[in-house]
Amino acid sequence: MAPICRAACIGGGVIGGGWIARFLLAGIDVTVFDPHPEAQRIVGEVIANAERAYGLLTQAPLPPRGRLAFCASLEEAVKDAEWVQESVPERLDLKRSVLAQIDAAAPAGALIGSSTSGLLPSDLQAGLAHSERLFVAHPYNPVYLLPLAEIVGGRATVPDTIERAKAVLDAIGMKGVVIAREIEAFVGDRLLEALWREALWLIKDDICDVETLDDVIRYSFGLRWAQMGLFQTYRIAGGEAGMRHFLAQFGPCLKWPWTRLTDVVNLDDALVEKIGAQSDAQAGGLSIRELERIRDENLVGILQALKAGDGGAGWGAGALLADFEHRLLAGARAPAAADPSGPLELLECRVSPAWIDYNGHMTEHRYLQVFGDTTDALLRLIGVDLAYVEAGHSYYTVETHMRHLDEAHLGETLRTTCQILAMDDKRIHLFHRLFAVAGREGVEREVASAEQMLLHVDVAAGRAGPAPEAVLARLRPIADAHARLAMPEGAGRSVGAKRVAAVAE
Ligand SMILES: NC(=O)C1=CN([C@@H]2O[C@H](COP(=O)(O)OP(=O)(O)OC[C@H]3O[C@@H](n4cnc5c(N)ncnc54)[C@H](O)[C@@H]3O)[C@@H](O)[C@H]2O)C=CC1
Ligand SMILES: C[N+](C)(C)CC(=O)CC(=O)[O-]
Repeated sequence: MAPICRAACIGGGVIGGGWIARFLLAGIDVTVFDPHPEAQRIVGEVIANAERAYGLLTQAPLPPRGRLAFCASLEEAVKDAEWVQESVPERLDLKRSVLAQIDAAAPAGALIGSSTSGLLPSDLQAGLAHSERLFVAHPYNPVYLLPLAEIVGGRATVPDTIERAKAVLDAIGMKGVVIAREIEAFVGDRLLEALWREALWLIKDDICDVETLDDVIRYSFGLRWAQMGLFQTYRIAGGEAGMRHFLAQFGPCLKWPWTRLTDVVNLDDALVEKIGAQSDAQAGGLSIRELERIRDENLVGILQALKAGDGGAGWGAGALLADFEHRLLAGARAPAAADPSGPLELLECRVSPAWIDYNGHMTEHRYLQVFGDTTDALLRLIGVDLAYVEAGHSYYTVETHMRHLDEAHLGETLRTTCQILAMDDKRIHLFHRLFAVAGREGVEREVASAEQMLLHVDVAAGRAGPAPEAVLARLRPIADAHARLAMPEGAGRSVGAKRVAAVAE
C-alpha cells in the first residue's frame, strides 16, 4: 500500500522514535542510527506505546509490522532507504553536518525529510550535492497518533520532491500540509510559540499557576481546536453574520493590547524552578511514560469521536482516519492461515477507552462491533471483500443473538473465534465466541457469544440471491470441517423468562 518499503530514521529520541513507530506500523522496514547508548530501549518503549495506542485506535487490518534494525553507522542506516527522516537535536550546525552525511550516503532517489521545528529548509540544504530532495517534514508529538506533518520546501527543493513526500505521508495515514513559503517555525510552531510566550508571562506574573492555565485550555478552546481549528471556530462565534461580524467586533481589541506577545520572558533560574515545581505537583507522581499512555488514550478517544463526526462521514483528523481504515480494508488480504479443523481465529483487538460505559466496563454495542468485525474477517476469508461489495453483492446480517457472560475492561486484549453451524447457497449460520485476557500473562475468559444468520444479497436489486460458486467453494470446506465439531454451548438459545400467564377475567 505504501509507495515505499524502507525508511531510515536518523535520531531516535522523542520525535525520531515516533517516526519509527509510524513507519513500522504502516508495514515499512526501518533502519535507525542514534549514538545514544540507550537508544534501543527508548525506541522500544515508544514502539510499545504506539502499538498499544493502535490496538485501541483501529480494528482495521494493519499490514504486518515492518522490520526494525539498529545500525552502527549513519551510512549503513541510509544506504537502502527510500525516505530518510532526520530527527537530531535542533542545532543548525549539527543538522547541516548530519544532512550532508545523509545526502552523501543515501541512494540517489531517496527523499530526505528533516523534523526541524523551525529552521529554514534553505539553510539546511545549503551545500548539499542533491539539495533538490531535501524538505522539512515537521511532525507533532506523538508522531504515531497525530497525523499532520508540515511540508516545507527550500529554495532548491523541486516540486516532485514535495509531491512524493505527500504521497508517502498519505500512505502512512498522515496529512502532508504544504506550507506555501518557508518561514522560521512554519505555521504550527509560530502559533504555539505565541501561546507559549504568553503563558510564560502569566506564570511569571502570578496571574495563574500551570495547572490553572492548562485547565483554561483543556476545558474550553482546546476542545474546540481539535475539531475546527481557529478560523472556523471564530466564524461561528460571529453569530449569523459570521466572520465579518467577528472581525468587526474583536479586531479592535488587538490594539488595546490584551497580550504581551512581543516581549520575551527571561527564563531565569527562579522562573524555571517555579514552573518546574508547579509542573511536578500537577503530574501527581505520574511518570512521563504513564502520562504518555493517558495522553494516547485521550487522543484515541478524540480521533474516534471525530471519525464518527459529520453524520458518520468523519470530520477533520477523524475523516483522515476513516479514509486510512477504508484503504486498509480495501487492501486487506483474506486471512491466510485460518485452520478449519477448529473454530476460526479471526480477530484480535483491545478494549478502547471510548468503549467503556458508566458501569466501568465495555458497553454493549461494542460487543456487536467486535462480532461484526469478526464476521467481516470471515467474509474477507471467503472472498467477500470491499471490491466484491462495490461490485454489487454482499452478505447482510439478518439476525443476531448475543449472550454476555463476563465483563471486558479497558485495555484488555480481545480475541474471537467463529464456528460455522450451517450454510446453503444464500445463508450462513455462524457462532462467534469472544475471549478477554487481562495483562500479558493474564488468564483468558469467555466474555460473550453471538449467533448470527447472514443472507447473501444482490444490493442493486435489493433482494436475497445465491452467492456465486467462487464464494461457496471457499465457504464449503470450512462448513464441512465445522460440521464435525460439537455444537457450541449456548447455540440455539433464545431470550426468555417464562411469560406470566394472562389473568382470566
Ligand atoms: N520534541 C518535540 O515536541 C518535537 C521536536 N521536533 C524536532 O525533532 C527534532 C528532534 O527533537 P527531539 O526528538 O525532541 O529530540 P531528542 O533529544 O528527544 O532526540 C534527539 C536524538 O538525536 C540523537 N542524536 C544526536 N546526535 C545525533 C547524530 N549525529 N546522529 C544521529 N542521532 C543523533 C540523540 O541521541 C537523541 O536520541 C528536532 O529538530 C526538534 O525540533 C519536531 C516536532 C516536535
Ligand atoms: C516545542 N516544539 C517546538 C518542539 C514543538 C513542536 O515542534 C511541535 C509539537 O509537537 O508541539
